[in-house]
Amino acid sequence: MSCYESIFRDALFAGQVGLVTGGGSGIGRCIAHEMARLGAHVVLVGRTVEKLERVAAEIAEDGGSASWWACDIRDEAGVKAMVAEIVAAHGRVDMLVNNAGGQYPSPLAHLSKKGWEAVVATNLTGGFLMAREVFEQSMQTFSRREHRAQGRPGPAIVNIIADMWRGMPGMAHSGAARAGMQNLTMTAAVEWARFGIRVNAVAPGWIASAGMETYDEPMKTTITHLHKSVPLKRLGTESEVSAAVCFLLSPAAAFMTGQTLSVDGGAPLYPNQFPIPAHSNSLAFNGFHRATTPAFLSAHLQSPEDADQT
Ligand SMILES: CCC/C=C/C(=O)SCCNC(=O)CCNC(=O)[C@H](O)C(C)(C)COP(=O)([O-])OP(=O)([O-])OC[C@H]1O[C@@H](n2cnc3c(N)ncnc32)[C@H](O)[C@@H]1OP(=O)([O-])[O-]
Ligand SMILES: NC(=O)C1=CN([C@@H]2O[C@H](COP(=O)(O)OP(=O)(O)OC[C@H]3O[C@@H](n4cnc5c(N)ncnc54)[C@H](OP(=O)(O)O)[C@@H]3O)[C@@H](O)[C@H]2O)C=CC1
Repeated sequence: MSCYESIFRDALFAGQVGLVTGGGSGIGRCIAHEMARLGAHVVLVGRTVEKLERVAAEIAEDGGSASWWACDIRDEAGVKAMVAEIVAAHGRVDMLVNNAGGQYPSPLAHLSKKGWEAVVATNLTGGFLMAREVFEQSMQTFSRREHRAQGRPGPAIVNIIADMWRGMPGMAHSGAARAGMQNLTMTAAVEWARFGIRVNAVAPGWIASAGMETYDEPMKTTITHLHKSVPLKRLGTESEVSAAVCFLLSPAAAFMTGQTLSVDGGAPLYPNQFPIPAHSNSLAFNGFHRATTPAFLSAHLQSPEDADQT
C-alpha cells in the first residue's frame, strides 16, 4: 500500500463528494489522491477513459473511494448530464476542482481562430460550465433553507489557473483564458457567497507535472531551463499545488473567497532579465539614461535579437 501522505489531518473531507476535472493525470491526479486520502469520495472527470480508470483503481488500491466520468468539459449538454448523474448518485457535490486545461505554445501572430477557441473553451468556458452546473444543481437539490438547517455550506470551488500576471508570452490564448478565469472566480465568489459557496483559485507556476510530457522536444528543452528564473531555483511539485487546493477546500479557508493563491516559487516577482546586482546601481531603461550609458554597457541594453544585428 502506497497511500498518499497528506500534510492535512485524517478524515478532513470525510463524507464529502469532490469532483476533479483532469483527474486522470498530473496535478489533477495528485489532487484526487490527496482528497481521497482525506476521506472524500472523488469523481474523476476527463476525456480519456483509460487514464480515469487507472487513477480510480490506484485510489481504490490505497483504500480510498473514487469513480470516474468521461466528459469533455466544453460540451454543455455533456456537463449538465454528468453533474445531474453525479448529484443523483451521491446526493450532492461538496467540492469542485476545475483543473482540466492546457494549451500549446505558439507566437500570438500565428494563432489560428480555431486554436484560440479550442484553448479558451478548455481553460475558461469549460470551467464556467462546470461551476455553473454544480451551483445550479446543488441549489436544486438542497433549498437554501434545507442547506442552512443542515448547517452545511454549499460546494467549495477551486479553479486552477496559471502564472499569467505579466501576460503569457508564447501562450497568449491560455493567458487570456486564465485571466478570464481569475475574474470569473471573483464574480462567482460574490454572487454565490450568500449560499455559503466559496470560490477561489490556485495559480501554479512551473510545475514538474506529467502534463509537461505532452510538449514537443524544443519546448521540453526550454522547460529544463525554467528553474533558473525561479527565485526558489526549482520547479514546483504536483503535491505542492494539491496542498494549496486542499487548504482552500477545507474549513481552514472558511473565510476566504474570491482569492487566488500562487504556487510558483516567487517566479512572477523575478523576471530574471539580468542577475540580481550585488549593489543597487540600476540603469533605468529610458532615453535619458541610454544617452548617458557608458559605451561598454550599451550592448546590454539591447535585446539579443537587436544585438545580433549590430
Ligand atoms: C510552461 C507553461 C506552464 C503551463 C504548463 C501546462 O499547462 S502543462 C499541461 C499541459 N497539458 C496540456 O496542454 C494537455 C491538454 N492540451 C490539449 O488538449 C490541447 O493543447 C488543447 C488545449 C488545444 C485542446 O485541443 P483539442 O482537444 O481541441 O484538440 P485538437 O487537437 O482538436 O485542437 C484543436 C485546434 O487547436 C489547434 N492546435 C491544437 N494543438 C496545436 C498545436 N500543437 N500547434 C498548433 N495548433 C494546435 C489547431 O487549430 C487544432 O485544430 P486543427 O488545426 O488540428 O484542425
Ligand atoms: N504543469 C504546470 O506547470 C502548470 C499547469 N497548469 C494547469 O494545471 C492544470 C493541470 O495540468 P497538468 O497536470 O500539468 O497537465 P495534464 O495535461 O496532465 O492535465 C490536464 C488534464 O486535463 C484533462 N483535459 C484536458 N482538456 C479537457 C477537456 N476538454 N475536458 C476534460 N478534461 C480535459 C486531460 O485529460 P484528457 O486529455 O484525457 O481529457 C488531463 O488529464 C491544467 O489546467 C494546466 O494547464 C497551470 C500552470 C502550470
